[in-house]
Formats: sequence, C-alpha cells, structure tokens
Amino acid sequence: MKLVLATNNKGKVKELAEMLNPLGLQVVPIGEYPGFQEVEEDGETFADNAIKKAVAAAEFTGELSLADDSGLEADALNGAPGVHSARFAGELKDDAANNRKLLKLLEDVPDEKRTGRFRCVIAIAEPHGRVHTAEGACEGIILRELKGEGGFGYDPLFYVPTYKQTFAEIDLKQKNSISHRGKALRKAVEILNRLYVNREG
Ligand SMILES: O=P(O)(O)OP(=O)(O)OP(=O)(O)OC[C@H]1O[C@@H](n2cnc3c(O)ncnc32)[C@H](O)[C@@H]1O
Ligand SMILES: [Mg+2]
Repeated sequence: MKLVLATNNKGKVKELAEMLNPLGLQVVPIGEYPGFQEVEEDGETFADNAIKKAVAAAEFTGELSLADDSGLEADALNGAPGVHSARFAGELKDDAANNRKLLKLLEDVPDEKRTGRFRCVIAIAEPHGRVHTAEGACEGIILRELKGEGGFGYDPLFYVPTYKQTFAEIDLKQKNSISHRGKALRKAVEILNRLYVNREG
C-alpha cells in the first residue's frame, strides 16, 4: 500500500521516512507527483493546515496521504511564530532569516523566559475522505545563537535541557525519539496500523 507524504520540506521527509519505512508501506513524497499545487496554509491552527494539506494530496493522488503542520512557539512572544513559523520572515520560507528574526525579537528576553516548544500535528487522509489527526509537542529553550549543523528550520536555536544539546546537534534517531514530530508520528503509526487491520480483516 502507498502512503503519500504531503510535504515539500526535505527535513520533514527524512524524519518521517526514517520512522515510516519499517512499516512496509510504499512511502512516496508528493514531489514525485507532478502538477500538485501547494495549498495555501491559511488555517488558524496546526490541525487546520495539516488536514488541508493531507486532504489535498489524497484528492490529487487518490492515495492514502500524510501531512505534517508544525512550528515553534516562544512563550515570550505569546506563542509566535506558531502556525506562521515557515514564513515568519517572509514568503520565501528562509530558515536563516526566520532564525535571525526570532533572535532579534528575543534579544532583550532573559534566559529564564526563553522557554518554548515545538508542536506538530499530523493528518492522515484516506482517499475516500476520512481524516485522522495526531499531535505531539516538545519543550525546550530558545538559545541566543545558533548551535549545531544538523536538522533544519529552527533546530540550531532549540536547546533540549535533558540532552544538553540543540536539535541540530543530536542525530536524527535521537531527535525522532523526543521531538514533537516523533511523538505525533508514533500516534499516527497506531492509526495506520488500525487502518491496515480494517482493510485486511
Ligand atoms: O508545509 P510543508 O510542505 O510540510 O513544509 P513547511 O516547511 O512549509 O512546513 P510547515 O508549513 O509545517 O511549517 C513549519 C515550519 O516550522 C519549523 N519547524 C517545524 N518542525 C521543525 C523541526 O523539527 N525543526 C526545526 N524547525 C521546525 C520549520 O521552519 C518549518 O518551516
Ligand atoms: Mg508549509
């Protein structure tokens, strides 16, 4: 059975594939379907956007489709960038510019107030229209400078106290074991397993 990953973010594809490949599904990124128009992410919540992306991909491909909508919430910024994380510094979705903007806005915020979390909602859309969602969050601290070379997006600024490292310093497997995406995805895998059982039974 095919599972289309409705995301154009290569960092997400890597993390999702690492956890989904062992399921024995044929995991195919939406990039392999020419002509798919990216949907406008105008939802008020991560769930709204994740559902919109998964449903659009399932309608376009006719296959079971999985989308991820995620972002970083800084407590000192009342939860910003939140659902606007990808385009925080402009339409170009520039990770470096987003990180610079975040650092600038948090410039005068003392260490103890630099708390925040990554959130992720995964939506799974079945071709005939049923949609399932799963969510996850991961608490951390937003640093004053970039640290680490791995990961993507805001990872070099996101410090996890229990690991004493940023998301850009830990490897992909470790990140999946504690991240917002890993947590949401483990719940999503349970949903996928249930769908399988229903199909085969
Ligand atoms: O919509 P798709 O095509 O999936 O790709 P995207 O990059 O636009 O993804 P989102 O709309 O969900 O925006 C999420 C943004 O939040 C950030 N983000 C989400 N998860 C992250 C993670 O694990 N590490 C670092 N940054 C992350 C990253 O900058 C993303 O661009
Ligand atoms: Mg997006």
